[in-house]
Amino acid sequence: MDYVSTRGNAPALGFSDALLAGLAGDGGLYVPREWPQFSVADIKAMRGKTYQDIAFTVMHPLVGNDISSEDLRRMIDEAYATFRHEAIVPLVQTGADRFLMELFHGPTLAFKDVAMQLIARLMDHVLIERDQRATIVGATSGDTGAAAVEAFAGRDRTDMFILFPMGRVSPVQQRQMTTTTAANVRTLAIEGNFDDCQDLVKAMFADAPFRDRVRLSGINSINWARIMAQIVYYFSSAVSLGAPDRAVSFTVPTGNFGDIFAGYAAKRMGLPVERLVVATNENDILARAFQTGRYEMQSVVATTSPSMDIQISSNFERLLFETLGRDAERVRQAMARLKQSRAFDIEADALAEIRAGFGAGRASMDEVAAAIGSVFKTTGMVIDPHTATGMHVAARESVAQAPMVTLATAHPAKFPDAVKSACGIDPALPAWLSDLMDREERFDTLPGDLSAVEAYILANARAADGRAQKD
Ligand SMILES: Cc1ncc(COP(=O)(O)O)c(C=O)c1O
Ligand SMILES: N[C@@H](CCOP(=O)(O)O)C(=O)O
Repeated sequence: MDYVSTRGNAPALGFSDALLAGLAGDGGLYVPREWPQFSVADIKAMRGKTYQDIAFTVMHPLVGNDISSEDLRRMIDEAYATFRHEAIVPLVQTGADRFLMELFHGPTLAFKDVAMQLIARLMDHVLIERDQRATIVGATSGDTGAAAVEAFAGRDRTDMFILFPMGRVSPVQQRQMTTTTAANVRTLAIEGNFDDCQDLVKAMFADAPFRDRVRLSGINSINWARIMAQIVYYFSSAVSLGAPDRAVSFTVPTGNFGDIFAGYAAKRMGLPVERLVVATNENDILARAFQTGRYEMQSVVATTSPSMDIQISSNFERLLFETLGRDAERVRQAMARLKQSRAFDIEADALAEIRAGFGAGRASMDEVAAAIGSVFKTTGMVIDPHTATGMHVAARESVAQAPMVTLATAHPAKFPDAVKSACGIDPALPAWLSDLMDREERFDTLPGDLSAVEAYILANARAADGRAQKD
């Protein structure tokens, strides 16, 4: 499968090159040249299959011939052997035709593990085949960084630099990143918010001499492979609820629009998805944009769901590309307007298509707390604030025929303060993380300044000192 840039000015790449490139050279995001199609019979054949079987079936056409079937299957099996639930992403019923998809049974207790455990193996595989090294940068509001540190720790082919906004991630999330002892991982507390960290990452990709010198690669959901791995659980959950014979709707706690774009991709690949509902916290650029048609940045507000404290929703560009008829020129215009005036109006044809397929809502911090309390009262389940954002919004969506699945994106123990004050329960970390808060932290603090971050990376990345090839 070939991948094309949403901005149309970068060469099309095969899967392995798109995986290592992360962001396209023109600043755009890679998407498949065409969406593989799964027929009714193909989807029916997924019934009764394991998560790993479905993962292979869904991802194989997207990976194409770049990686052999045997290697892809082996990496899928290894990645999901790290999960602590046999179903990998189990469904739990919370009401009549209402379900939670638990995505937090991986090693760092958030949905990011689903993709990151696989990506680390895919990247290692490609780098070993090419006898190369790469420098990975990532921006995180807490969960991506933790999952990436866990997945890439000790991998010889990659040096990793994770940028997190100082004081704006939960203490558990911070320690999941900063207590690693792996020599190839460094965590950087950046003076700024998540959007500042994400801007720095994109600016490093735009700096061609730097990018080439360190052989830059990315693990944020601007990297297509992140989206690809997340498409799988839309298929697995829908099939277990009766697809393709009945359609399913999903409510997705949303920040960077990666997870919900994976749901859109599943739909484009043939899965009967009735509605995809965006659920945001007070950082509600997407909910406002879908309602008003104007995508307009405001300042980031710190909330009890810190991983969604995001205003620049990177993957929205992928949806724009699709709904603007894959016209890269129109995407470039919208992105130029966003850069210039921090806002743009979504063109009428795209907006109509978006409104036809998507719903959107927001939850305030009080509403999130109330949702945690009421889910606990009615089901005995303790949910995290991101999942609660989804539950609040899903409760207000009227579902006609389709069952509604809300994505439970993190384990409550990652956000103990918000959970305890909402329902009185102090959610415990699982046994394998029980000493996390006592482990020694190791991180450096840097200003939100491109040259300072690049200088730090140049001083510490093995690929920067001429050792791009493995020694
Ligand atoms: C727990 C949690 N929920 C939801 C989200 C939002 O996902 P996305 O950025 O893919 O929209 C994130 C971070 O991205 C997260 O960490
Ligand atoms: N919520 C994320 C922010 C980064 O999003 P990503 O989709 O680009 O990985 C986090 O927790 O780090």
